[in-house]
Amino acid sequence: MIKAVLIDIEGTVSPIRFVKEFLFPYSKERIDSFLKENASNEKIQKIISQIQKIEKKELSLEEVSQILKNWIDEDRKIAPLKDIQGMIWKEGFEKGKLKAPIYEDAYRKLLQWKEKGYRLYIYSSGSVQAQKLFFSYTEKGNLLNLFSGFFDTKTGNKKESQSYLKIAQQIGAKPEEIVFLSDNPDEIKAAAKAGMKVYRLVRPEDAQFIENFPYPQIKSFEEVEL
Ligand SMILES: CSCCC(=O)C(=O)COP(=O)(O)O
Ligand SMILES: [Mg+2]
Repeated sequence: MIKAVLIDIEGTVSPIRFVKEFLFPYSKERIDSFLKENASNEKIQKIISQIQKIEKKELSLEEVSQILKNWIDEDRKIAPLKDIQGMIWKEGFEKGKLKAPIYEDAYRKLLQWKEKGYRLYIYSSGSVQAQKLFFSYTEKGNLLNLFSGFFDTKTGNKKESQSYLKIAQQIGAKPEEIVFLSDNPDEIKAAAKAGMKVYRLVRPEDAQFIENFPYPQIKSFEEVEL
């Protein structure tokens, strides 16, 4: 019996276009000034030392800024980048400059599943802080209360089955009692390997059906059977 639905954000509940054309450019444009304005902030200090550890050398603020901008261009799903992006997006969401689009079918089904008593969780590469902001400021209003919990890559890499076992444990359900929805084929394979029921979302504007993919591929949340 299914108890919970675990859901990816980009390419699943929301178009990739919003992340690539709005969220990423917004963080890239603000990174220089944000770092300068907040250089003494404890969280920023921690992010800088994480980057220095990754790069294995001392870095000036300008170098840190350039590395972060390169990582945005390369779409690196890496904790220090995701953490600072979350801090920058906070300003954008709170000032009303960013508003998250939610696919109509996803919105309908999330409400329906919640109403029926299924627990809903998010698992995204975006930091938990960013995920909470995202769902607090959507075009459908504040959806934060729909969710029972949020997971990011601090729980583990989204392409490794171990991460899904950890999430199941934290949710307090068996993997086979959880449905995972994502557009990413490697994430789908990892969740299935952990024992979760999976569906790969193929949003026409974002992705294509993969021939002989061993798991169900769907265009909309309407096709999910719990
Ligand atoms: C509010 S989450 C921002 C999206 C993001 O930073 C990202 O990398 C999306 O990855 P996902 O795992 O949701 O596909
Ligand atoms: Mg995704």
